[in-house]
Amino acid sequence: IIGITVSKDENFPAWYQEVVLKADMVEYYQEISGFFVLRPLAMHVWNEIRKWFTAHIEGMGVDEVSFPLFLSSKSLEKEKDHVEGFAPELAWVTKAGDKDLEVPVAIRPTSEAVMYPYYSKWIRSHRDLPLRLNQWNSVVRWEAKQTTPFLRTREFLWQEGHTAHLTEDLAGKEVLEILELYAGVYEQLLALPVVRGRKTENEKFAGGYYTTTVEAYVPTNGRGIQGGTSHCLGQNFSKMFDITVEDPGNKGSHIHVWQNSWGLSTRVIGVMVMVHGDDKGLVLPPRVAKVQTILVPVGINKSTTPGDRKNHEDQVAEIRATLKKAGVRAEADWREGYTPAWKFNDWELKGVPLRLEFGPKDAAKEVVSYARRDTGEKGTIPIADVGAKVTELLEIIQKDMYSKAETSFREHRLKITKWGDVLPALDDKNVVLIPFCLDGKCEDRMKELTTRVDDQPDVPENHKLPSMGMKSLCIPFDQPAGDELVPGETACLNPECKGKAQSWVMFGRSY
Ligand SMILES: O=C1CCCN[C@@H]1CCCn1cnc2cc(F)c(F)cc2c1=O
Ligand SMILES: [Mg+2]
Repeated sequence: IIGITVSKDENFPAWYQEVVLKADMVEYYQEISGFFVLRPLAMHVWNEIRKWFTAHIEGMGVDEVSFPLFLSSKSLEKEKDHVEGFAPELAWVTKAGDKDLEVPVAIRPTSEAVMYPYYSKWIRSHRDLPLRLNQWNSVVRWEAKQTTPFLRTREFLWQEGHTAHLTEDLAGKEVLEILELYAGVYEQLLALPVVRGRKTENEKFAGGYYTTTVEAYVPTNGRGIQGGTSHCLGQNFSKMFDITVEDPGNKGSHIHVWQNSWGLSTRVIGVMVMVHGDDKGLVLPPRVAKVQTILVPVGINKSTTPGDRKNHEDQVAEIRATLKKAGVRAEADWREGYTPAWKFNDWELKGVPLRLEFGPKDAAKEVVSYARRDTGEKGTIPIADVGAKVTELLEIIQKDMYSKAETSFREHRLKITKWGDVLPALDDKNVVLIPFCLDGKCEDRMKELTTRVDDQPDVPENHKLPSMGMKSLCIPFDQPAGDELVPGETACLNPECKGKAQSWVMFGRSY
């Protein structure tokens, strides 16, 4: 069967793996585990994101650069206190040819240590600020955990932006501008809703000052997933790497610059697959689909005269040309030896948002028949209007996909004010908003308290309730309405905590 053989709700991890493989998005790199080939369908999504994001950051004055792939242990030394936790993930080159390297070099897992010695050299005066550089590249982190395409891979494509500013306010303003662009990638291009917020102390980037994040939601298992992070590094790295400017207001004294760094990776593609896909395969948002509309000729068979066949081909070619002129990425499927039904399944598997069928009956009525991939809705479009109508239909599909996912996330984001309601809410595939004191130890304890211990002996494997405890996802900028939480007065929800709640914080099982 060319279709997906396992149901999304039955076995989500197996479904996901089958979809990304059978939709020709990736190949497993057989030679070394944890690495994947990104094929044209996936690369098209990444390139649409790259085009959109690049246009926006160029408008902000960010320049593109390319720094070396390797970093030396010396420069790593400078950020050793927060890197030591990551040490197991570092990949090292120790030999060239048959000679050992004098000093081994590490493959970049992120580029702070590669870039910031040059920030120190280039930034002298406050007139050199703001410095705003971005790299589109790949990084390597030798994950110990099980890898999976897009979501957790040992090498991934991302962009990493690194900026330097004169004041905390200027840095803070940019952190939020970039976060809003990350939200835009999800909401405008991938038809995915995200919650914007700040990471707790436990979950922020340890080397930074604070981390802002966009959090997505996976309805199938009710888990949260981090979608992209925009960090304010404060003066931590400028102190480590001696990046200073003369204080414009006080000659002779120096200021350590305020820095940000922000990253978005090909993980976004995995989130798109998980949220929008169904049991027939991928469902692509039109904005990022390599093929937005596929034209499938029908009603042609052995008895069709050569004249009618030629005529039909010309009509299909004309419809396609009209669509291309209207800016629609339209293809026609002339493959021989496959029935229309087979072709319908194949393009549904590949997530093409809109199928057009065209045969002699349609020609007679001067219409083309359509079928939406997201809802399955069918209908006809007068050939005369096909350019405008298809464009409009693709916009409607994009919006409908977003609002369906937005409704699902909103309905599964529950305000909880009683501790006893937390685990049932998590087991019912929700993320929760709870009054929380923001203390890291308390957060650790809540993770333990929500970790299921009984292994449900008589429950079949893929129907067992998940055992993992809940983690904090973010402190939403948009705090829920209602007077149940009075900061500093309302008790933290953790029954063992004596502290007072500071904010509503979103918690959930997560990736
Ligand atoms: O997350 C971002 C956005 C783009 C620029 N970098 C920041 C922080 C990256 C945090 N991080 C994340 N992972 C790491 C893995 C390592 F092996 C390692 F040596 C260091 C790190 C590490 O610093
Ligand atoms: Mg990691």
